[in-house]
Amino acid sequence: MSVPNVVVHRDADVLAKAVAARIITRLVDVQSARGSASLVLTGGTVGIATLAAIAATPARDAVDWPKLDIWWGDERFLPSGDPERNETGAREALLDRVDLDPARVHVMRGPDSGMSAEESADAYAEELRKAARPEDHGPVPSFDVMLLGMGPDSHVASLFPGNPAVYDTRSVVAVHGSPKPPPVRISLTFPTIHAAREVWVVAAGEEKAGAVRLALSQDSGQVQVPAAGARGSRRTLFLLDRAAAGKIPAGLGRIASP
Ligand SMILES: O=C1O[C@H](COP(=O)(O)O)[C@@H](O)[C@H](O)[C@H]1O
Repeated sequence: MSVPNVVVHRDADVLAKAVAARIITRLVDVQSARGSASLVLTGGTVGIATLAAIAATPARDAVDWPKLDIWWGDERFLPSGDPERNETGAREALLDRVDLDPARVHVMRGPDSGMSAEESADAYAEELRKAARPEDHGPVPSFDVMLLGMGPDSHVASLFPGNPAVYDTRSVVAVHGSPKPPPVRISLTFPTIHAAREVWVVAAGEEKAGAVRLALSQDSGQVQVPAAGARGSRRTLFLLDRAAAGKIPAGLGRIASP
């Protein structure tokens, strides 16, 4: 797994625009090399603001949208169209504004599908398994970029400190008893996160500063500090605003937008 690099931007607005620019560049690079690319989305404030920033920039036209696979790191187990679903926010901010292939938008299904949370998690695991290629050497694709928001409690995706989901070795899991509403969610697990080539943790705001410090500490474990387990196989970035970076040791973060 890769050692995290930290990049600090002036505020949440600049952060979202800078992450949007990074995503576009990365997708264009991967598509130039391989034809298609994969992006794992997150919910949350910076995650959705980043998608809106992609939609707002003319550079979005550089991406070959029909050749992009969209996945989610987690989803709140709520019916389609519910405003609290990560999918709903992503569709409004970006997905409904670009020319994606609907078959490549891989949604985690909610209760309106008739499935239980466990069945939905199993269905997503199966979709991932089918998308995995021999060169991925495992049951999930080696995603090109996985975006992960982070809560003040250091949760990433829907992996909350001490929840049984943090121990799970399947690729996708149903999460019960989430301390942040709603209580039932679907989440990728650590083995799936670690299979991503690049993991980018995005966080803004003073309330995240303690969790960021813990996530970057070598003394933290992913059971109690899930963001400490947010690591990609080739690259890990912590993309922060100044407030979220306020408690990291001096010299760790590179100030990109003073
Ligand atoms: O519930 C969730 O929260 C996190 C972080 O959200 P934020 O609003 O504090 O930025 C998010 O990354 C995750 O996808 C989502 O389901």
